Amino acid sequence: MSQDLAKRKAAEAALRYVVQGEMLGVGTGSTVNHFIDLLAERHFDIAAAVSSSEASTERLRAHGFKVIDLNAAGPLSVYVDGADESNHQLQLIKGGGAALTREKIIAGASAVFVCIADESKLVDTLGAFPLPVEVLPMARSFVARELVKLGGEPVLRANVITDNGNPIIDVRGLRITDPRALETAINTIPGVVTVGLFAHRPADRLILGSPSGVREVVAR
Ligand SMILES: O=C[C@H](O)[C@H](O)[C@H](O)COP(=O)(O)O
Repeated sequence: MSQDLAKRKAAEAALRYVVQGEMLGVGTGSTVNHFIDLLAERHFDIAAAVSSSEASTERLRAHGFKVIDLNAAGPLSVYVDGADESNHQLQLIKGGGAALTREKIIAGASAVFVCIADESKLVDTLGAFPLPVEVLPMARSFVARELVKLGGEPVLRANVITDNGNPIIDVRGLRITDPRALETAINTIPGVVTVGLFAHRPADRLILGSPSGVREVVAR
């Protein structure tokens, strides 16, 4: 419950980045769900949202927000999304909710990526949270073997297919000391759609909530 309150506080603090009348990139997850609900509760007047998942699209539309395709939106000024882990450089692990591919695309298309999370998500070294990798179905076993060569323990995520129709492999046992190198290494395995490591495109702001308040972390 207190973790949920922390998420809501982080979401609330991100509202100050929203520009009324403009388009807004909106991510996925329980923290973002608070953000979407707050946008509605506080009567924010955005032109439209670009959403990173079917779940967020449904929630936005249920509140009466217009949701458009990224192709119709062009570059976005702000993207608000959660994370499973962040290091002090604001490099992230994302994809616990299986939305990593669309999230990485929208983050790449946005000028400012505001990450919202509860304070437990800030770590010194990424990797305690299993690293999600979305793969094409026919490449599942091959990619898993390649991930073992990189030092990980791949586990197919049970009963999950992404919005893009692909399975996810969660990689345990990694201590990610060079996130950019690992992101590149996994990206170059044939069959990988997206790795949930956001190192080449980290967040620009990290808002961490706790039951008693929020703090904003600047990249070291
Ligand atoms: O695929 C899901 C996303 O990367 C989420 O932003 C991430 O899992 C954090 O989710 P939550 O806000 O529920 O902790």
